[in-house]
Amino acid sequence: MHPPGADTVLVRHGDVNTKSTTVKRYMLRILVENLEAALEDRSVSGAVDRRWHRPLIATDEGDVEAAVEAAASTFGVVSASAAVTLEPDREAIYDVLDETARRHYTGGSFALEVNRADKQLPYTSEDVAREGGTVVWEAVEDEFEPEVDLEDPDLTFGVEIREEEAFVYLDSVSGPGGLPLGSQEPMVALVSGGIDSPVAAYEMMKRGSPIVPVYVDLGEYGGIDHEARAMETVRVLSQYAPNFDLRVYRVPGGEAVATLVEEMETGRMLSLRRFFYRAAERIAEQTGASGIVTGEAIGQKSSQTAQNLGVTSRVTDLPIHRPLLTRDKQEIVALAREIGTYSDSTIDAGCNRVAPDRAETNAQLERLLAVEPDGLLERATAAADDADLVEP
Ligand SMILES: Nc1ncnc2c1ncn2[C@@H]1O[C@H](COP(=O)(O)OP(=O)(O)OP(=O)(O)O)[C@@H](O)[C@H]1O
Repeated sequence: MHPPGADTVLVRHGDVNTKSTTVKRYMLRILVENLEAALEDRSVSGAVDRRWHRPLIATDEGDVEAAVEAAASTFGVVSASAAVTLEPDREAIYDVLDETARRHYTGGSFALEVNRADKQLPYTSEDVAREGGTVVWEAVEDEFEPEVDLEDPDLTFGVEIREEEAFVYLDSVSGPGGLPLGSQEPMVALVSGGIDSPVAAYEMMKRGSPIVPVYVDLGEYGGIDHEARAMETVRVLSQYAPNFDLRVYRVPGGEAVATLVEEMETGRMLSLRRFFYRAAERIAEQTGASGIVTGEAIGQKSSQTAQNLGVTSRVTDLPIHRPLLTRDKQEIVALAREIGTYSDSTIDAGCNRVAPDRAETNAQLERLLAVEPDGLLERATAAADDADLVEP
């Protein structure tokens, strides 16, 4: 929903504001590039303009809602609104409020939210809120019984007044927040296509790190849809990153998994994790990534006890980031639904069971190394070198 004639998207960012001027300038430049890419990817016409420290998208009414959606799927953006641009003149603002109220008010409570950046103006935000509220009231009182509710209104009319222009808007669509993608170093994301790992990758992207997705092909243990599930979830993630390369490194792990199943019982899942991390480390070396991201959460599986995570992590010097470490499963599921990876993650992958009957929950490194197949880590490095790059 937008005011008649809306021609602009107001883009609000959050954490970028907390930065020093130099860092902010750097981050805003990346944000603008990402907004441009999001518009282009969706074939939405719009010109991104960075004025007054906050980007605006100039567009036309036909494209304005799509431009809001594009902005609201861009990391770093807290919210976006479709707005009409006008002179910073009270009468002009009231005319638009009048027209907007007649078009969109359908009863219930309303409020005006006024922000004024230019403190030199001869009127205050309160003046505009009071007078604008009266304009809205008078526009609709013949047909409805309007009510003002500043706490929890059914409809909010937004007015933002800057030095050279003013904006009137209705809705604010929430964005993901975080930092612009590309403002941090890349990370290798181990993506299995289950519910957790795509969410973990998304969380890293949200903090500005582009991901290098790595999927380990489990061969006959993977099941027919296992790979498809992983690829589909990365495809969903790639929609949040139109100007980044999210091709997936598919690492051939089938033989190593078969060896683990044949030769190892206790600790098998932990050695498999060590294989994953070592392969990820190799790809990080090749791509200049500065860490590894996994979907592990403490205590979620037997391989994810605090002790086991401590032991398996020692296979690499790179930091292993686990953004979901402290999350409950229900929270992770809710996030997966929100970002759009849930339905692909829950495709039945028909995997064959790799886990042994008795799970190791209290691994000791020496004990594990004593039973791990010889050369497993070298095989991980070689498998990473043999990985092919797959378009998700
Ligand atoms: N085949 C795989 N390829 C790449 N990474 C994997 C693979 N299997 C597991 N991982 C990584 O190891 C982590 C822990 O493995 P786990 O067995 O719990 O995964 P899962 O339950 O199959 O998937 P998810 O954790 O995504 O729900 C995953 O979150 C993921 O980061």
